[in-house]
Amino acid sequence: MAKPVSIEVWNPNGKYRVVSTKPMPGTRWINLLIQQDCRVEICTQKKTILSVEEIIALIGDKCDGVIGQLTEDWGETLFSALSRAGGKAFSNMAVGYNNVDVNAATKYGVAVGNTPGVLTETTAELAASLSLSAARRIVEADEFMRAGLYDGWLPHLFVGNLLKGQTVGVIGAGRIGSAYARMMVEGFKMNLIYFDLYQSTRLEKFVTAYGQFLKANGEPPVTWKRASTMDEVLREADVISLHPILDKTTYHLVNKERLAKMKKEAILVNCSRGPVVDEVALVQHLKENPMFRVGLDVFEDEPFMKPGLADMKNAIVVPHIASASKWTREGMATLAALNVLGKIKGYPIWGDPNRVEPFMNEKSPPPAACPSIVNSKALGLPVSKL
Ligand SMILES: NC(=O)C1=CN([C@@H]2O[C@H](COP(=O)(O)OP(=O)(O)OC[C@H]3O[C@@H](n4cnc5c(N)ncnc54)[C@H](O)[C@@H]3O)[C@@H](O)[C@H]2O)C=CC1
Ligand SMILES: O=C(O)C(=O)CO
Repeated sequence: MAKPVSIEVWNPNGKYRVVSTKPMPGTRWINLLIQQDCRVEICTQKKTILSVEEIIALIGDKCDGVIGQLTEDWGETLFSALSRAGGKAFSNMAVGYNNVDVNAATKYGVAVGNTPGVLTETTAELAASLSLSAARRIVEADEFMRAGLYDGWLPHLFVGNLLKGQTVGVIGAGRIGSAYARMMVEGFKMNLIYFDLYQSTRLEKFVTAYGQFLKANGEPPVTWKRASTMDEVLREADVISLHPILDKTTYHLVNKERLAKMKKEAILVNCSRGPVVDEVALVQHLKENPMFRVGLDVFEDEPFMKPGLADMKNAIVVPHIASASKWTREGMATLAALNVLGKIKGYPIWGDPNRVEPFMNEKSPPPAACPSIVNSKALGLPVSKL
């Protein structure tokens, strides 16, 4: 049995008990729960990743809903514990939910929430930052400067890649992948090639219109192409950014064979999930191809890196911070709390999880709906008419 975990309690006399496995940014999410008669318990344990046993201790005998984190293993054991405690709602404070066994949750009648929409631009901006940092070798140059090695301008010093006119490749052109593509096309006048299971008509129209605008202004137009295979993107693109969900179809999507298909001086960015890339194969590829560069926000065995990665000068590594802007993190906390609250109150499901702005307006109460429940159909939950 795990030791009792330390908690902070808000509104102790609230009717519904909602547990958050971590303190989350902002206070709006707490206030929204309190206003609707929730007792909010926040785990303040000084431990980054809680074990299943620790979460079971937090759930206790009576718990109406839990807000959890992407680092936690939400499977059969936790959903059965939550169900025994009378809980019917769980939300990840994340858009990705590969840490959640949704079928197990459905079996126990627990709704699973996620937080789409508020992290699209923030995450795309980090992918763009990593693309630029890799292209222009910013981290290496910063280290060189701080080490006192700079003794004057040189024609060959930290020469990198020009993005303008090159091709950006996007694998997984959903919300974040499309936002990233638009940034790179519009910001740096790159041509686009993308691969997704579905056509992204909005993205294609955007690039077409921007190309026409450039042409009308006497500049070469940008172009787009929807690739019929992922390998086509790998062969043709100069910068490739990965934005699919993680599931069994995308596990090790980028492996040794696929790395070999990429250009020798290509840049690979991963802000999706670590296991989308075979990190051992990547380290080997970085060693053999010093002009190939990567920007990684996520890792196969987080929080660890595979041996050798940290020594590679042609790799930029940051600790899963792609969604880390204040507005986004507060928005994620709000959406996660509203998913749990909405299910407790019996609210219907918001019709379009990509259009979550009404939940973000601090000046008016949020709609009486759950912003995004991924197993709503399986649970037969009604859709909001708002
Ligand atoms: N590093 C970070 O902090 C963050 C990471 N993420 C990750 O990004 C992922 C994507 O987020 P969104 O864009 O909001 O989701 P989304 O659902 O809008 O986009 C995912 C896209 O991947 C495509 N896809 C699925 N399987 C594929 C396959 N086998 N090959 C190619 N494309 C495939 C889908 O068709 C979809 O268009 C999340 O699931 C999460 O894992 C999201 C936010 C922050
Ligand atoms: O939302 C997600 O899926 C993340 O990875 C963290 O923002």
